[in-house]
Amino acid sequence: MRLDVVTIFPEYLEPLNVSLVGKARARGRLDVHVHDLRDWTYDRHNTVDDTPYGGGPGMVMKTEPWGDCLDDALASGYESGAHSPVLVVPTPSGRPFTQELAVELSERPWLIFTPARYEGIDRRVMDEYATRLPVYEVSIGDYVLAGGEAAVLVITEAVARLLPGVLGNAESHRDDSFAPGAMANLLEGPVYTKPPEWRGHGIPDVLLSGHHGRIARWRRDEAFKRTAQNRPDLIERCEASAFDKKDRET
Ligand SMILES: CC(C)N1CCN(Cc2ccc(Cn3ccc4ccc(-c5n[nH]c(N)c5C#N)cc43)cc2)CC1
Repeated sequence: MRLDVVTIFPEYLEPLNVSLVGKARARGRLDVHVHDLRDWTYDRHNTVDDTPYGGGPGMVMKTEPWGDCLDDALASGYESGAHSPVLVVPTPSGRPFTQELAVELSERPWLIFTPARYEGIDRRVMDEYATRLPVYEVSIGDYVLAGGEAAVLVITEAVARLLPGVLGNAESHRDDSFAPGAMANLLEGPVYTKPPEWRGHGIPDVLLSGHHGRIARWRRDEAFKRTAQNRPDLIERCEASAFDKKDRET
């Protein structure tokens, strides 16, 4: 997978050099190109923003630098043999970024991220590129950030861990929250490791029983309890629950 990121804060994307994403790059699973938008400005102040038409607070990111930079990023990617790019635009007004969308994006060969700042990017940029490629406008949550770079880190990590050969244990994302299957839409339950006793806290007996069936049921029950406690909205979306309906109503 090829990733292009266009930003006025290239240093913000340094974390893409470490940990899981860094390893995926080192293994050749990810080819990441970060572009400084200001390299596509030609005035002495490297201007990327201007006042909004219609008035109002804040500034809007100008069309020209984005257009020139995205055209070059596309040309460079195609030249390198990449194909079928999609534009991923982090924005507070975007569709929710979910595990389902992470899976969808992980199946694409080329993602071009456009994390903005200020009040966002002049709408004509997204309109222009929507004539040539899919544009995903996404939000990573119901809170307000100062720009889109943090969202790029979040989306990239969620997508990269789904790429073949990136996660150590191929099963690791099988039991993820929201991953399809028996645990779909359930939050993870508690996890434990050695030592067996720590400051008077032991380990649930079932986990030491070696009985895989009982362990699996215990884990699903705990996941269900945790989901009911922290995300009751997900309970209705679960497949057959660990408890039958009457248990849930008592
Ligand atoms: C009336 C007037 C005072 N209001 C002023 C706030 N406006 C909304 C507004 C708010 C913040 C920003 C800052 N910003 C610039 C680019 C950018 C990309 C992503 C995000 C972002 N925030 N939260 C998420 N989950 C995001 C994602 N993904 C935020 C971004 C841009 C725009 C609405 C108008």
